Amino acid sequence: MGTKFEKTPGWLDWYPGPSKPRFQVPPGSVDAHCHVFGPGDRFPFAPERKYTPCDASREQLFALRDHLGFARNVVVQATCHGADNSALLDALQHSGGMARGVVTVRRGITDRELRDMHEAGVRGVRFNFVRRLVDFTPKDELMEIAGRIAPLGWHVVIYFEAVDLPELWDFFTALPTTVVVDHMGRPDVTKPVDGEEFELFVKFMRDHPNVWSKVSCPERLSVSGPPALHGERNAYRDVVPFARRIVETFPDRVLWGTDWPHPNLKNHMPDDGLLVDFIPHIAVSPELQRKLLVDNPMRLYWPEEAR
Ligand SMILES: O=C(O)c1cc(C(=O)O)oc(=O)c1
Repeated sequence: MGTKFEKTPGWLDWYPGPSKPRFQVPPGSVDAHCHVFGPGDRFPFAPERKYTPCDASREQLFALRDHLGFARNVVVQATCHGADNSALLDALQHSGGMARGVVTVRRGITDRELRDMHEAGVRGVRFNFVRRLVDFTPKDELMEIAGRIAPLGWHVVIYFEAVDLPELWDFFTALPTTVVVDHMGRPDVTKPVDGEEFELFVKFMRDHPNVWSKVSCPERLSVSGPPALHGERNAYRDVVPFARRIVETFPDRVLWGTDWPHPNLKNHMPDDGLLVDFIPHIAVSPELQRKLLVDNPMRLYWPEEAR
């Protein structure tokens, strides 16, 4: 059956037939940032969306997980689904307990709905401040939501661009929960790793022990590449110093995810196997790799099973 949605012009579909990673992730590794899209004819995309993606189903996500050698997923609500979390919840419910979720909710959500989501495996809400992806939700509404999810033991995931951190600082540092930053706060990697902009991000994490970071998305942040395609062994070199600095400074507060199916990439779609091969460049020892891929995500998403 064809989907009733037409993809955004120029949309790049996820990479079919990814290579087998050479880097073998530790047993029990968690892909802590990935999405499902639809399928659109079962889980329609939201009217307020800023893009219309290809389909990326839970079956396809779980097949990728197995292919790459991961054990678990954290599925993050994609903005194309707005605050309708049905596709995500369906994925969690069909994961045999091997997926947790981060949802988007509005002020009208009931306590009953939050409890049901918790039961399904949801452990966080996502607040998005990237202008091309969402119309902003007022900060007082977000703070109210944060106050309501805190007693459930959930955390807040924030997505923003590095230039906006100064303006968002007071709001972020007032959040009452663990706070997880998507994609390292999107640094401009043409600026120095010890320059003013990235220092502010490091200070954000250093001064606030409740702040964690995903060291994900080199394929989005890289300017000079080369892309993770055609067996490239040295992909996204320009991102390495940034991610490595965060991993080595805050080894117990970092997470890694594929970001599959990679929404809104414009110039290439990475081979996910080669993306996994990027990990040992940013987490250079077995101990750092185990924290990044197993211990940290387990502590945050499966604390009842964590060592
Ligand atoms: O940079 C992006 O375009 C992007 C979009 C989304 C989303 O639409 O939810 O999620 C991400 O993690 C990254």
